[in-house]
Amino acid sequence: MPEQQVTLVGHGAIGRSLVQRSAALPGVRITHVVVPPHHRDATQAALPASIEACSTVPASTRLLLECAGHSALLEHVLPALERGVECAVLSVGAVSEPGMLEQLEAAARRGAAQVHLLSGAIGGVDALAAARLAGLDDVTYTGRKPPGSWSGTPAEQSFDLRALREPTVILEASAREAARLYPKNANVAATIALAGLGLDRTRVQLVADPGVTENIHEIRVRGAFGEMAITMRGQPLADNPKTSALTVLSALRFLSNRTSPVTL
Ligand SMILES: NC(=O)C1=CN([C@@H]2O[C@H](COP(=O)(O)OP(=O)(O)OC[C@H]3O[C@@H](n4cnc5c(N)ncnc54)[C@H](OP(=O)(O)O)[C@@H]3O)[C@@H](O)[C@H]2O)C=CC1
Ligand SMILES: O=C([O-])CC(=O)C(=O)O
Repeated sequence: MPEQQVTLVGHGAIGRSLVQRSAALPGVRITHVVVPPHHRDATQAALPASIEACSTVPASTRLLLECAGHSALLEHVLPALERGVECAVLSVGAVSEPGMLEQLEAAARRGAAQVHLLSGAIGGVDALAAARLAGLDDVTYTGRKPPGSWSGTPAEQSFDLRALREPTVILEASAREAARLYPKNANVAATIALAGLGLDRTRVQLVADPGVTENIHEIRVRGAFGEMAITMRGQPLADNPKTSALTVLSALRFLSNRTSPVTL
């Protein structure tokens, strides 16, 4: 199978870990990393010489993997799809923006390319998407993280996060609202919604919990297929505790499947 060359968009906690770990992935090579122009020189200095830092997606790109943030979908993913570049996306919550999902679909059609929405920090997306085919009654998602992981979010305006002594619900809303208000913390809410009952019918609870150190994701589903309950207790990335380490591994699995004769 030919080598799979990849352009990463984003060089934060996920991007850095991907660069490091993909070096051990046979058949996969990250060739470019797209970063904002003001980060280009510092990023190049931090990268191995075989990887080029750039501020636009190179014309040679055949596979793009986004791990930057919601704005990167408009800035890089949509134009790449239009040009026929296959894309994989971690900032799935960007589809909470009205019309974004339709734009992704239209761009992918025009470019005859596919966009893959990666499962990221959670599991069970395959089962949920399959269960949907027979009809779902109820899907709920609870995201629970230590108080510090909600810093820099709207929760800071309503709660003194450092003073919390009890688990505190910081948001109860639809998946669309959760993903829009918490773009760095509730991408998985959007993923579950897209796989299940949709952005407006999926109920989400976000909790700041001083009693936990992991990022905990609870998914409960009822439907014609039966019932499903999953709890993920994800270790956070040292570089960014908002992000679970499994997010990186889900991207690596995607890349690994591109070059494996048997995929799983
Ligand atoms: N699906 C899932 O399960 C998960 C998805 N995510 C998504 O992945 C994203 C990245 O996570 P993580 O690496 O931990 O975050 P970090 O904040 O550590 O890194 C994000 C990096 O991307 C850069 N960036 C922002 N916008 C753009 C852009 N338009 N083009 C290129 N680079 C850009 C940022 O630059 P600057 O600092 O200058 O803004 C920063 O360097 C999250 O924002 C979230 O959307 C994260 C966790 C789980
Ligand atoms: O990494 C996680 O635990 C989940 C996350 O941040 C997100 O859904 O945006």
